[in-house]
Amino acid sequence: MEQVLSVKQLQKSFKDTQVLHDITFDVHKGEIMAVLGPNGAGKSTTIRNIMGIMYPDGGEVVFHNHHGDTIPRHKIGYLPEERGLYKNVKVMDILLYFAELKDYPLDRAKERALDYLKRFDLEGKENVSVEELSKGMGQKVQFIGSIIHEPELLILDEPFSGLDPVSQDVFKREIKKLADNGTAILLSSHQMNLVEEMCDRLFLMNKGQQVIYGAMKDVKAEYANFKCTIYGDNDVATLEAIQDVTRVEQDGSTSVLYLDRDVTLPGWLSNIPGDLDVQEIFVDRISLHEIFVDVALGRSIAAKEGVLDAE
Ligand SMILES: Nc1ncnc2c1ncn2[C@@H]1O[C@H](COP(=O)(O)OP(=O)(O)OP(=O)(O)O)[C@@H](O)[C@H]1O
Repeated sequence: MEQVLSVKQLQKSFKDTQVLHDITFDVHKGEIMAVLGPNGAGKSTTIRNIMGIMYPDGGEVVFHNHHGDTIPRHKIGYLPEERGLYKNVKVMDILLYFAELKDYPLDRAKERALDYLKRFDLEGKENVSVEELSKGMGQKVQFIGSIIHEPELLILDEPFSGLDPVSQDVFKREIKKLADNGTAILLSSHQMNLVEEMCDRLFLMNKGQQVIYGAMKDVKAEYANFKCTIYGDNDVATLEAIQDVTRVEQDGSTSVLYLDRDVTLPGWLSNIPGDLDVQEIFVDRISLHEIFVDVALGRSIAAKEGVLDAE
């Protein structure tokens, strides 16, 4: 897999507080790589260091064979977390301005702009002033601005925030299409369901440190253990005593039993004590959302920090 971006042992402090500790990951051509983490984990700081908006105290950013200041920025597209476009400018003019900043041919940019406006349901808006757009429409225009110059690497900081479900789907489709056509995509998002659906690999961080790094399928296999939900009046202690139960969460008469990774379901189910009160029972797997919450709360998974087969 061709490596487009390498982030190597990034360190960053603000005054006396170190907010990035040895952050290391790669982004490959044609993949969607997610950077995840709770608020304040250091995602945006990592991205800003990659973009050269701020400089790391240690470590380095490598784009193909270019290091630090020599990175050709016009080959990178960036949708920052802070949204904002010049208000008094027409949509097409702002898109051409973005293209010009990246030395991209304007006739080609115009063609691409019209094509993307259509795909984002903004056909005919090219001569509308930015201030007349809704927030979501503005976000679409800003997204188009980040890809107008056909970047090799696209960095998207929270691209889905503030979008309605239909617009989210449009963004999802276009981001996937870009990856299928070879763009390397680094995406930070809090929408775990979208990340779970879209991303090939993920880097989960907390308090400026790596917690999990690996392919989505390996992360799921490693961390997405079974959990068993039982509706009925049962004692937490009784449930905790069942073999291979690692944790129990109880809310009224609903109990969720988190199971050991290596549990074999048929055997486990046949060993449930016969005197439990079971009105309803079902078994499913921990979602990426729950893995995330576990990490954010510093619970069991965080203790199993590791790098999976990140290649
Ligand atoms: N310019 C700055 N000066 C001082 N501290 C900063 C600065 N930027 C970020 N921080 C601190 O660095 C830490 C990481 O912040 P960062 O914005 O990178 O987190 P994040 O993971 O992107 O969070 P969120 O999901 O809330 O956007 C936080 O503790 C934040 O307060």
